[in-house]
Amino acid sequence: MSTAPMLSVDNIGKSFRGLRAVNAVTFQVPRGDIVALIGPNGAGKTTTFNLIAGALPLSDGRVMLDGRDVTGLGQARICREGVGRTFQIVKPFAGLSVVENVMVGALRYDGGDVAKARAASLDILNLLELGDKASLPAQTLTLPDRKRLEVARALATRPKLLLLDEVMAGLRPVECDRMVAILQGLNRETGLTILLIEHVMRAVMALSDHVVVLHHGEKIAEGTPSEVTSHPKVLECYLGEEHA
Ligand SMILES: Nc1ncnc2c1ncn2[C@@H]1O[C@H](COP(=O)(O)OP(=O)(O)OP(=O)(O)O)[C@@H](O)[C@H]1O
Repeated sequence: MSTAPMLSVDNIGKSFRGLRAVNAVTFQVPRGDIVALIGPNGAGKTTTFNLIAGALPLSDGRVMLDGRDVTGLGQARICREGVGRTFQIVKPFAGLSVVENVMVGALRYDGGDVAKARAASLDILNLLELGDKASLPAQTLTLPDRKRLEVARALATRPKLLLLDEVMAGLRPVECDRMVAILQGLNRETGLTILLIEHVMRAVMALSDHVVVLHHGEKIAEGTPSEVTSHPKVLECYLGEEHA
């Protein structure tokens, strides 16, 4: 097994017509760890995800996945290399059942074998505590269930690195704690490496081995959750008001 970090981003940057959305950002996600990417609105977090996932071409820098240079590979190729992701706005295929939504991704992995994809999808739904809702139409799910379905769909392609974009947003504390427990279980039992964008600090504190803080497209701090939440720059730019 490679000893390289699962993900290594080296001086990555992205400009949108003169706006520097991400500037010289460098960080690593060690294999099997949970790392959080935090920062105020517009800090460049989702753009960073898009650069890692190949959804946007990089303006500068390099992305290494599991020791392999994946810079410039497109989204489909990076997904095949082992990166799964969720999106901020959860949009299941409304006309499909819960399990069929997961099968859309699983079928690709299972080479079109429907029975195999269904069995694998049901296993994933059980991990996400959605097994009993497998046959329901996806559009009937509540927000917390839709959030977990979004994670299940991302897992369908068997990623080694899972990118989660604000999966706690809109959840009540009790549902947030449930999602935290599920993600901790996944990480512990399958060794899945997770990079998450999150504003809900309760979840960041409970889940993360390491936290990277962005502001105006630049990394302003990184460290353990307690290190970053007491970092003067992070308090000034992001957490100050909430903690005041
Ligand atoms: N496709 C685009 N074209 C032009 N500007 C963009 C594009 N995508 C993002 N931006 C700009 O880049 C900056 C970073 O945006 P980004 O969505 O990455 O921030 P974020 O940290 O994810 O914010 P939030 O917490 O609100 O989701 C913002 O100023 C945003 O308006």
